[in-house]
Amino acid sequence: MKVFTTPLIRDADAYTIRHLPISSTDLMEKAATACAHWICSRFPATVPVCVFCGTGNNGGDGLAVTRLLRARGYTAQAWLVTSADRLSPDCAINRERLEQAGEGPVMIRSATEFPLLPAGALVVDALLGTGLTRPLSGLMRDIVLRINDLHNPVISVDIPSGMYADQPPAKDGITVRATHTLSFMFYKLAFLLPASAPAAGKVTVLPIGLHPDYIAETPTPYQTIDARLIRRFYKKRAAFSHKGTYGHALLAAGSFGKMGAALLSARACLCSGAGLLSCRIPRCGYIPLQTALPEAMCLCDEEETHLVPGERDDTPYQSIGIGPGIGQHPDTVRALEQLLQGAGSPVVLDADALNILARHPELWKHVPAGSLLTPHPKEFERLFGPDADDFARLEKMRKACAEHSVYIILKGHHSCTCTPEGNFFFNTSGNAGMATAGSGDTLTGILTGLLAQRYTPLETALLGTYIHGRAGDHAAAALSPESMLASDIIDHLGAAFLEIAGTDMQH
Ligand SMILES: NC(=O)C1=CN([C@@H]2O[C@H](COP(=O)(O)OP(=O)(O)OC[C@H]3O[C@@H](n4cnc5c(N)ncnc54)[C@H](OP(=O)(O)O)[C@@H]3O)[C@@H](O)[C@H]2O)[C@@H](O)CC1
Ligand SMILES: Nc1ncnc2c1ncn2[C@@H]1O[C@H](COP(=O)(O)OP(=O)(O)O)[C@@H](O)[C@H]1O
Ligand SMILES: [K+]
Repeated sequence: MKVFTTPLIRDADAYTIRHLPISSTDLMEKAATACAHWICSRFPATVPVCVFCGTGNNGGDGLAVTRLLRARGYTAQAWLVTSADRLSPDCAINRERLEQAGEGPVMIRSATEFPLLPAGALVVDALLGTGLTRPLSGLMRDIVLRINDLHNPVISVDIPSGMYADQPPAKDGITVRATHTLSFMFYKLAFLLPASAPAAGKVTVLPIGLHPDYIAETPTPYQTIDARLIRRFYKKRAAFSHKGTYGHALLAAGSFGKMGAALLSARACLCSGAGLLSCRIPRCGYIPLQTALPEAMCLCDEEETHLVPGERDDTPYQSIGIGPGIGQHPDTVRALEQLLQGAGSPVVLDADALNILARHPELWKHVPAGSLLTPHPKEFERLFGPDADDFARLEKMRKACAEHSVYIILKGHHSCTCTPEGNFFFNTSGNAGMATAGSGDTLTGILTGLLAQRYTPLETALLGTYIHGRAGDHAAAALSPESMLASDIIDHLGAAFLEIAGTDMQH
């Protein structure tokens, strides 16, 4: 799904009004109807609804939602927060409509007029939307602080009031902390970035009928990854195929005390469909790996505890994954250099392979074009330095990917893949249960397995992060986010693949 910046959303609005044709008031009615419908499908009419409105179009949405909920039998009350009486035209129309339908909004002109809410009320935040031009101050700030002090569920209309859609939060900036945000038509960039996203709570994108031609034809560097995108390139296995069809992967992983990382990535690689897997490991890992994963082949290094440069290996691997648990021994630095020099095609680099690269930038010249790098934020910082905010980091990713012709997957709640062309894909699957030791090693294994099956590096990144997250979601549903382990993510890869393949795979 495309992610548009606020100026493009406004363009989409204007294009829709011109081409459908539909009036801006009717578009607001559609948006408010979608919100009211969402609320009705989740909260019974016995729940009182308190709607806090501003004077712009976000406030107009709130006033319309109040009227629509009342029409469906809810006890809904609107408050209009303003120190002046300047309303946007559509907000004014909706104030009139609400008055005509019975009772208009109650004015709040000072924080002392903040009402005592009925017990168990649902709060709707329609104070400010994408028209935010400056950090909250004065009355608006006071009201938002009051809302944040409540223990009621808070639904933000379009965006939590006070949050910028396309720029970092202001220092000491205040924003509504929503339980749920109903975003019109698109995700906002802020919902996908760690500094701002938590305040949006759970995000639901509500279609409001913006013109499909505008959406299809307007380019944007930002997209989210969802099942529809994945199904465009997911390859079902051919009946007349053999293990060679699905590629031979090599994983260089593990050191004394960290053979688990090698095992996790190796199992994830095979469970993602690689035809053959060889594991390059130090001697100490031979018995555990062969015992726990008899499907994998082992190439043992001379050294007991860590990877060292070895003899030339001319096997034509379809993919090479390097890094989980390898440590940073000087011999291992040379082993990494040798592996990179010998790799004729894109590789997957993770964990200590990235840390070594950060300390030995001279190795960059050996990283094949099209390679996938999977840093978590700390590894990213080691590689490229600290950043002032999330947006500065996106820009740094863009530059690094272009300079080195690589794909970077910055891991997190919404792992973000950046391409050498400067496009960003945010993953939407996964959950906090995946914040557990070894989750990243399983991702490396999955990516190495997909690359072996001749998915392109971009397809590998998109399918890999999505399927990793979905497997994590299945594991959390079965076991709870607390109890799931990285190996449970691997155990649920099958459920994730079946979901993508569709029902015909299941019989
Ligand atoms: N296509 C869509 O997605 C659709 C979107 N729709 C809705 O429209 C919303 C955008 O509406 P909008 O442009 O009227 O802006 P909105 O945020 O309501 O108010 C801005 C007002 O607040 C003011 N103001 C700014 N900063 C401030 C501050 N810190 N503290 C105090 N005041 C501040 C600013 O005035 P200023 O004081 O700057 O002159 C201005 O008057 C969007 O989020 C969605 O809900 C739907 O209705 C239909 C389809
Ligand atoms: N809160 C979260 N929500 C979604 N995914 C998460 C969350 N925390 C971690 N993950 C995922 O788990 C993986 C963790 O990777 P990493 O930090 O390298 O772990 P490790 O080093 O233990 O293997 C990443 O793919 C990340 O996207
Ligand atoms: K809002």
